Amino acid sequence: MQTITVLGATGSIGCSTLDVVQRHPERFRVFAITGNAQVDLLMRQACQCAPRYVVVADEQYYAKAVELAAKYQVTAEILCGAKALEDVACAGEVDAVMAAIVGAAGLLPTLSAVKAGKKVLLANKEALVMSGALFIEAANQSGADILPIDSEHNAIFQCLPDNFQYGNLSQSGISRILLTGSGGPFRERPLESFSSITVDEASTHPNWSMGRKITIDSATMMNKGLEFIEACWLFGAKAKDIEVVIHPQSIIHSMVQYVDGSVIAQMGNPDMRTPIAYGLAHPARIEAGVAPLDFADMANFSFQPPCYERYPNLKLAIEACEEGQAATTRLNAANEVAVAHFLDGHIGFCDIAKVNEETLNKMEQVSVSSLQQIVEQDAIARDVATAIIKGKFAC
Ligand SMILES: NC(=O)C1=CN([C@@H]2O[C@H](COP(=O)(O)OP(=O)(O)OC[C@H]3O[C@@H](n4cnc5c(N)ncnc54)[C@H](OP(=O)(O)O)[C@@H]3O)[C@@H](O)[C@H]2O)C=CC1
Ligand SMILES: CC(=O)[C@@H](O)[C@H](O)COP(=O)(O)O
Ligand SMILES: [Mn+2]
Repeated sequence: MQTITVLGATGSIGCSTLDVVQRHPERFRVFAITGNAQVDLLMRQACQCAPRYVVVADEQYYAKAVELAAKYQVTAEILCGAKALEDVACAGEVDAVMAAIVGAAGLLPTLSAVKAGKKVLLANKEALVMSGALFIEAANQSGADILPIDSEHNAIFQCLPDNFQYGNLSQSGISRILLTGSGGPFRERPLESFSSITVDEASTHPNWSMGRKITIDSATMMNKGLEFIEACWLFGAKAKDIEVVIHPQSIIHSMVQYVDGSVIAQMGNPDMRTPIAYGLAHPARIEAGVAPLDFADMANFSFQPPCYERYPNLKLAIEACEEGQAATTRLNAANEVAVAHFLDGHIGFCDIAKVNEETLNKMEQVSVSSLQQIVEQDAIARDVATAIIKGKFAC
């Protein structure tokens, strides 16, 4: 029996995780679930999975949460705030932590689980983008097992030799990691019409159903940029070892090419319950509720290189990856600010990459080595990005 904390239970990954967990009551028990604003959903989840603790991240929702807990007869203890998130991630009773809070908000609770030596199911890619070196160092020290949940990294993990993690790519006969991406909803849209892209259009992914922020990141391909950085940390790769390939159908979730010419791919329907089930049960395989692939019905299987004019954010992320940890932290922060302003209707779709680039250009190069410096760079970049948006768009 594995005891699990689900950070970000009310989100897209969180809900899929609880779905898989509830299919296997003999294997998994829920210790804690956490949410932020969706307290009604959080309490209904608590009714279903009967955790010991329910954490509401934002203290302003605590009173409402307590009221709802009484209404739904939730027996769990209700906690709130940043420290409670970290506490339920590192508690002694916990075996595994699903890290599925979106954005930089997930950094400290995820690191708490890593430092406590938990099995960490890593969906929160932003945590690794911000703190990669520290994160991997902490995992090495504590013995935490990091299982990639992001579909591409989970695919790569499955295609690598057994026990490869943090190994040496070339010594293992690996010539390249092929990181696939759908290209998002605007892969074929004329570039001249990009300035009129609406929030609704950008919020409709061709293949995956996901949270709002990652869906916009997929449309700009910043998601692939963040994943490029994530892959470097997870698999000890350099930028030259990774090639981004657009595969519009999202059936191949990524591939590993070996020196003998073999390419090993992981395939499946685009449903996150597959990598989640893989991570939860590893090294066993369990049923996840995902329909099998129907090859007879697969009309098209295509590939193309990404075009940086269409996806400037992808180029920014690869350059930041080569520059270092301060640049990737700043880019991630600027992007979170820009995407939030796009979703609120303050800036246009093309402005997201412009704000990101201008933020990076406005900040002097520094090197970061501590968590405090990372948190500082994140905060400064948010201020710079916000000032750029306020100056340009007067919102
Ligand atoms: N969705 C997907 O298919 C995939 C997602 N990922 C990654 O997984 C992570 C989660 O994505 P996704 O599930 O789509 O996101 P969602 O937006 O659907 O869910 C985000 C979760 O984080 C919580 N949350 C939001 N803000 C805060 C905060 N300030 N403090 C604490 N908790 C907070 C939300 O709570 P509430 O809803 O209650 O406000 C919710 O539980 C992201 O890092 C994403 O990149 C990776 C691969 C695929
Ligand atoms: C499901 C998942 O892992 C997402 O990160 C997905 O990859 C997004 O699709 P894109 O390939 O369009 O970014
Ligand atoms: Mn992904």
